[in-house]
Amino acid sequence: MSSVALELKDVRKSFGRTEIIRGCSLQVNQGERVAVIGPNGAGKSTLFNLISGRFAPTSGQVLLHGHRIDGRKPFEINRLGLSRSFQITNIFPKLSVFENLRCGVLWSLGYKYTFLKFLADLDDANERAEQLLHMIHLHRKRDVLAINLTYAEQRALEVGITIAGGASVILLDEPTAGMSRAETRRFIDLIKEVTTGKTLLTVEHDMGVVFGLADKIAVVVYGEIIAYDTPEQVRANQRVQEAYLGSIIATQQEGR
Ligand SMILES: Nc1ncnc2c1ncn2[C@@H]1O[C@H](COP(=O)(O)OP(=O)(O)OP(=O)(O)O)[C@@H](O)[C@H]1O
Repeated sequence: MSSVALELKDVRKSFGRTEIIRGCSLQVNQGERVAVIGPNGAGKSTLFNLISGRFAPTSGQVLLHGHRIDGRKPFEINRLGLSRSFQITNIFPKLSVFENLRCGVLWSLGYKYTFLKFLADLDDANERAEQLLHMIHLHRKRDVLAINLTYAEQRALEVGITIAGGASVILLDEPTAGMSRAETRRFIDLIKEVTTGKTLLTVEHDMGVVFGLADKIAVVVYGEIIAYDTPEQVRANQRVQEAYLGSIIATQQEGR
């Protein structure tokens, strides 16, 4: 039996008088890859912000491995095993690739460590950073400053930092945005590799990425999840076709 890694129960969020998230419920099983899609302004980023703790829901619950995390601070949620990357890169440009990864590892070890324990852990952190270097295929760029990496390499580094702490639930916000087709294909493989066995949620606009990566798709339209199913089922869903997908697929096919 599969266990539920992440669950939303009738989550709502209002900004002022406007309800932006209007009762979202979702169950993501351990090890599943879920793409969250929907038109601009539908509430995808807000949903991510509610899960990762940037916003507290107005009502409803968010559960990580069965424990409520709604209303907790982002760093607390991170230490409970959920890690998130952002659309905006959060790497340190003047540090090397290795140092960036090591920072990611050390940060995840956290404040609870005393200085002596911290020193003892440095060896472990170095080892873990070396492992990550290989996982994201940047071992040949180990000592290169992050600022001197290509855009795609910077995004790979960012994924490395996101998984550095060993979180079991990973949220990636538009991981392939701004990449070429070839880079995107390679990057999907990389994401699959590094998140094997983990639970993955992505916000994604590129339908190629969605269908290449996701076990399930959650379609958000106007603050509601109107469908949550396998890619095949979602593609065939009449409501999704009408609300969103038909026009997107048509547009993307015309563009290629
Ligand atoms: N902090 C905030 N205060 C007020 N309104 C907000 C806030 N954050 C988001 N919104 C509004 O909530 C709605 C949903 O925004 P959100 O960014 O979640 O959509 P999205 O689906 O991620 O869109 P996109 O695909 O364009 O990134 C928008 O109308 C936005 O203006």
